[in-house]
Amino acid sequence: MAEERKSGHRRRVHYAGRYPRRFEEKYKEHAPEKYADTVEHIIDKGSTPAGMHISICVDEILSILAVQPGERGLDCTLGYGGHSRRLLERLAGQGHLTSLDIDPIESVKTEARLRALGYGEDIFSVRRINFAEIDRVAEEQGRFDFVLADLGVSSMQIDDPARGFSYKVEGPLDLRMNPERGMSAAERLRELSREEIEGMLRENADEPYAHELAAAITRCFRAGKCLDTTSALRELIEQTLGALKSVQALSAAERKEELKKSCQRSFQALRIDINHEYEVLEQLLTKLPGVLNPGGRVAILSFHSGEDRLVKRSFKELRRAGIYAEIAEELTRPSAEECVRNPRARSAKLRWAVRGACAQEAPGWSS
Ligand SMILES: C[S@@+](CC[C@H](N)C(=O)[O-])C[C@H]1O[C@@H](n2cnc3c(N)ncnc32)[C@H](O)[C@@H]1O
Repeated sequence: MAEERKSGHRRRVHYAGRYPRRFEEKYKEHAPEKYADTVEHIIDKGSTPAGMHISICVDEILSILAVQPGERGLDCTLGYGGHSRRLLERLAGQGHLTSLDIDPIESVKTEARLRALGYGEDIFSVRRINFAEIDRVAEEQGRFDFVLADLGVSSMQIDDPARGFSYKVEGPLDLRMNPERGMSAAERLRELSREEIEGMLRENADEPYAHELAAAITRCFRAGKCLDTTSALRELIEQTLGALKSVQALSAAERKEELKKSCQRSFQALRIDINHEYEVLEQLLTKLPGVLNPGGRVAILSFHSGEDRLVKRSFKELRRAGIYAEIAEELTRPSAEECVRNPRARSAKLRWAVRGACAQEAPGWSS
């Protein structure tokens, strides 16, 4: 209220209760520059304000990348720009950072925010391009001294009901990081066979109810029904699990937890599938050595075991081939303190590699 009086504004959106619940009611969180106290209070409580993303493992990444003024860097995943901003601070006005993102909605807002902080084209470029094409970026801009990839989706994408990433809120079943390209998750489900849906749920999220869910989804389409919204898919998962004897035997609290996890896994599996997340990560990993200068550092933050396995395997193989001089022997995880402050950091896994000073060209990667 004091903030409102100071800024001369009345509460613009009416909501029931003391705090807004719906995404569109959280107008203070959408304007962190204006309502800094509110935003700080929400972060202190361990939540992410709507329209924001709290960057993960920032100190660890800065220490791995050891950015020096005058260097040239690439942030493959701009998101809210938290990491990019810290990397730009380390450049201290000398050198250049290029940041990529395929999200045409959030990347525009983030670029405007960073430009408003005084980062001009001379030091900072934003490209709306898939990181699978880093070779193209390096062809235009030259090789990089440091590269960061913070995989997956941002909190802004998850929290915006219109993007359809969350089973918790009603929205279209979309889940595309770039909604201007490809097909939505609803369209994709309609074109898959029962076996393909089952395989997708199993391979992308180790879903234990993959068989039952795939059968229920195809039955639903055969009956002429739609699965076009996040809540329609959540209800189908709820009904399918609710009909299983093994789930009925659980306590109410256990059933609730089982349903929550199955929803999380199913939405994750769909997201990975429609955004081709494994395929683009493999391309990034293959092309990385070709875009790094000798001695160049790379840090990759991943959020589930499937991604981490790919990163670990690629780094190990390229270390054995003498292309990387050094790689992380152990995973770096966010501190317990960071996980309390930002529960979304809990599943983060950080790995790094350093390109050899006179690395041999390996077949299959461009330089
Ligand atoms: C976890 S967020 C990054 C958050 C960012 N590091 C920060 O500090 O705000 C991941 C971002 O990468 C983008 N992204 C995911 N896959 C991508 C890809 N293949 N190419 C380019 N951007 C991608 C997403 O759209 C999202 O904005």
